Amino acid sequence: MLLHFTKMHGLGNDFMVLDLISQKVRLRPEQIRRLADRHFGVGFDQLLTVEVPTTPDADFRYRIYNADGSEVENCGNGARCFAVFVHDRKLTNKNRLQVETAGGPLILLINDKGLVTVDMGVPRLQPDLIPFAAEHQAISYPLEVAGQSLEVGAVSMGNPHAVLRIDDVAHAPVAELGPQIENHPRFPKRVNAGFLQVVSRNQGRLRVFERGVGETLACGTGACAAMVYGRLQGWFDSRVEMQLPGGHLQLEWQGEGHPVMMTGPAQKVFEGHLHL
Ligand SMILES: N[C@H](CCC[C@H](N)C(=O)O)C(=O)O
Repeated sequence: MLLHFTKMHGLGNDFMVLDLISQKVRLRPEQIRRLADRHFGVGFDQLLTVEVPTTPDADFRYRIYNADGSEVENCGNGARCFAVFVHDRKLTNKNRLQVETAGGPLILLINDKGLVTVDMGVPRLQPDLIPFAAEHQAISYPLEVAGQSLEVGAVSMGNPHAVLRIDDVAHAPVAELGPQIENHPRFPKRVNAGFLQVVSRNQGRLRVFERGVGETLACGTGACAAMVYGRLQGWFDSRVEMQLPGGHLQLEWQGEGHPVMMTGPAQKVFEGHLHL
């Protein structure tokens, strides 16, 4: 079978995007892993698929698979690329889209400067919804990692995030602590590990060791989770520019019970075909 795909990225977090409305294929985890490989495959952080919705109020179903083949609940950078993709493929002409994900509904808004704003939904802070093993909900939690007692925030944007405040992202122990946090037993579904430097009340710098991938150039849900944690700690105001290695995102959150709004770019790189 000949499969058409589009390669895209959001701030260097890169994706293979498949229109599974006009083409039909089911990829097994080992096929996804092979396609994700940057030498033997297309090479990507996540595979995104565009599918028909299963709920009446959604325009599309949006599914996300990490490079390790695991299907996950949300991808913020991917959501912006999703909006540009469905327009590019003429699957819709609406500038306001509701998409269903395994982590809940997202609203995608394409603006006239080619940027996309995503209503990322209301962050979940209750430990059992993250999921995270803790006696009770708190702003931060002690976490024993590599013989160190870290203080982390735990936030779900549909997908789980642990956020650690550090002094300088340039020297953050991402490679050393990232894998150990990702696989920490208190996160039964594993977790994305964010390393946050607070620059000012409206600026942060972030690196993310992503679950199922490793460190990426940007993580949209990670930026939202870091902003939520920082605001709960009183470090951030309601609007934050989050600087990631691949570029910056504009974030807005009015507090508990409100959705996080994320605005940023989405780029198409090339189109291709592959024989399955
Ligand atoms: N690795 C994440 C999924 C992709 C998130 C990231 N690429 C984003 O932009 O939000 C997870 O396992 O939950």
